[in-house]
Amino acid sequence: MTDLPGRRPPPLASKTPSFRERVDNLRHLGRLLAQIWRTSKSLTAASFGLRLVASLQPIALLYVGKLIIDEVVRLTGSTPPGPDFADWWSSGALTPVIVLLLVELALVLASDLLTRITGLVDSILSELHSNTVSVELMAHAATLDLVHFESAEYQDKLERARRQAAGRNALLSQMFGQAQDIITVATLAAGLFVYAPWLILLLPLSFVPAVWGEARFNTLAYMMSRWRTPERRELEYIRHVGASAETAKEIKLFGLGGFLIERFKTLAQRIFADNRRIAMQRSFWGALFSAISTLTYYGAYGFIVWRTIVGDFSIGDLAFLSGSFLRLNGLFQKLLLGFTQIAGQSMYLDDLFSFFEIEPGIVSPATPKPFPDPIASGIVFEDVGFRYPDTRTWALRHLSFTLQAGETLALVGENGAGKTTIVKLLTRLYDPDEGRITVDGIDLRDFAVSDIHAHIGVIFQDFIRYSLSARDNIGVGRIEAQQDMERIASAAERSLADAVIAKLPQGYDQQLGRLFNKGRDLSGGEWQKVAIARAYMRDAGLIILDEPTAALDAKAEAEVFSRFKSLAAGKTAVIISHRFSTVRMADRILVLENGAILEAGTHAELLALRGHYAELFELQAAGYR
Ligand SMILES: Nc1ncnc2c1ncn2[C@@H]1O[C@H](COP(=O)(O)OP(=O)(O)OP(=O)(O)O)[C@@H](O)[C@H]1O
Repeated sequence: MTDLPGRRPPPLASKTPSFRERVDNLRHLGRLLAQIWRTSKSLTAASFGLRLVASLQPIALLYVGKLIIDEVVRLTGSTPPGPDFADWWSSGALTPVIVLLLVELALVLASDLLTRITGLVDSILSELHSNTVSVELMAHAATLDLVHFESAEYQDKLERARRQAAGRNALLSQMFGQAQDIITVATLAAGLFVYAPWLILLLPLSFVPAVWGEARFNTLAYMMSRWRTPERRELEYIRHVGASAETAKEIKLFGLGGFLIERFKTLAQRIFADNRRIAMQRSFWGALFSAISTLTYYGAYGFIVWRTIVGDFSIGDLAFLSGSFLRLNGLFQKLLLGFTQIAGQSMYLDDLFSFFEIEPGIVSPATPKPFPDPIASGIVFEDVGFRYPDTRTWALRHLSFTLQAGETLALVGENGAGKTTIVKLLTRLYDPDEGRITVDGIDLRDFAVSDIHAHIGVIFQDFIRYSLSARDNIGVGRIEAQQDMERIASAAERSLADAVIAKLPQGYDQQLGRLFNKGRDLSGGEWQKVAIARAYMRDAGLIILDEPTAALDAKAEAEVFSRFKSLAAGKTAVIISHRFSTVRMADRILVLENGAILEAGTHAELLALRGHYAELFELQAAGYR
């Protein structure tokens, strides 16, 4: 297995984003905040408010602690009012210290309560936000072109964005927590500054190395995750192929289980090795930097102890200062690490928001023309040329033909001749690179895209087998009429799906597919009849069936088509098929080869021509003799 993708060297540190790029990424935080605010204004405000109150708690707690110690020291130095607690109590000497203890208790209880409520608010907000992002992601993906979904690069982007939709929840609490810590740091630093300004100067020594290390490893981890996206997608793919209902038959019969497992292991091992390397480096440097920080703290602590011994500070001051320094040191570190983590996370946010920045290329004009209903003269391909993105060969070139209104046109040709591509252009899933396509003389690009789709009923050869009820499987053909049972039943009758559904234990309510409990799978031909019903759900002036009958038996195919012909009377239709029994029913046939028209005419004309069509027809007919 030497040709596995991903045999690339790991990312170099020099290729990691520059400081400027990282700062640039921070702008995504604003977008994220706006998104969170959109999700729930009241919860966002509650989270901020609660944190503001909580941020003042540490300094208050330390200061009350200092007052308690000073009071205790004062009391131990004073003359006792008597030998018992009752004497102390009645003298009132204990009142100040008891009040202080109660204040401290209240502060601790309040702080615990605040932390829990904030955690609750954050977790609810996170979940809501994750839903908001998923919905916005799906909504945006729905606006994108087919080309986006057919390109590996966009698939990678989508995959990364999808991971971010669910994965950035911690960031929300972190950002809010950061704001809380900033206020706490400011209050603690002010306190420390009043007593011993020079102690503040010592602080950076203890946290700067740790922060630098963390920033570096965050970036590396991000680069690794980004760079491994194709492999991760492949892993997901192998996992899916190896264990899903659709693939089980073939995997078993070809005995592919072992092959897939090996491939999975190789890929997983490579990703694991990278991650382990970064994790080990991170642990080593983390331990070293943490030791530096501890040393600094003890240096400062020793100095405060000395100043207390010589009488510059009271015992309460000692507790307050060492406590403040310890908290500040921890908080500063947390704050800066938080910043680097947030900066790190904002790189991931770039994945999310850059997906939102992908603009669809196939858009409706500002003032679209109404799609002709019914089509009066026909659809014309004028010297159309088309190349799939990033390919050199033309899928179609110099293609000119007319599809007369009311005509049934069949497209035939060998695999890869360009038949499906014509349908993709006709439905504006792609735009031609050369020439143009007109409907009643109007360029396809002058219609609203949704209007084109509303007037065309199309079923592709790789139609979807929705794991939904039979009713919904047909209803999705015209989503506005999803509840219209009469319309669904009539579409099913036209496509012959009604007989299939009549056999199901729960009729139209039967869950189809094997994905969910009580789901019933259908045969290939039965699925096809259900899919064809979707095309009949639309009052489309143009119906396109791209190899719709490949899985139907000969009798069913003849039936489906004679019905199609009678129903399509007056409607324009395009049929793609490899079966000549189907093709011969068309009014006219285009024979395609390498993206160009080789022959055109009726079945009889093409046979008389004794060309490629006649040859293919003879070949197939001979097979039946
Ligand atoms: N998404 C794509 N990206 C790049 N090339 C493509 C893509 N889809 C199709 N092609 C290429 O374009 C050409 C025409 O393909 P098309 O699917 O139109 O053939 P077809 O006549 O419908 O074939 P079949 O009978 O096998 O369905 C082929 O050479 C194919 O390999």
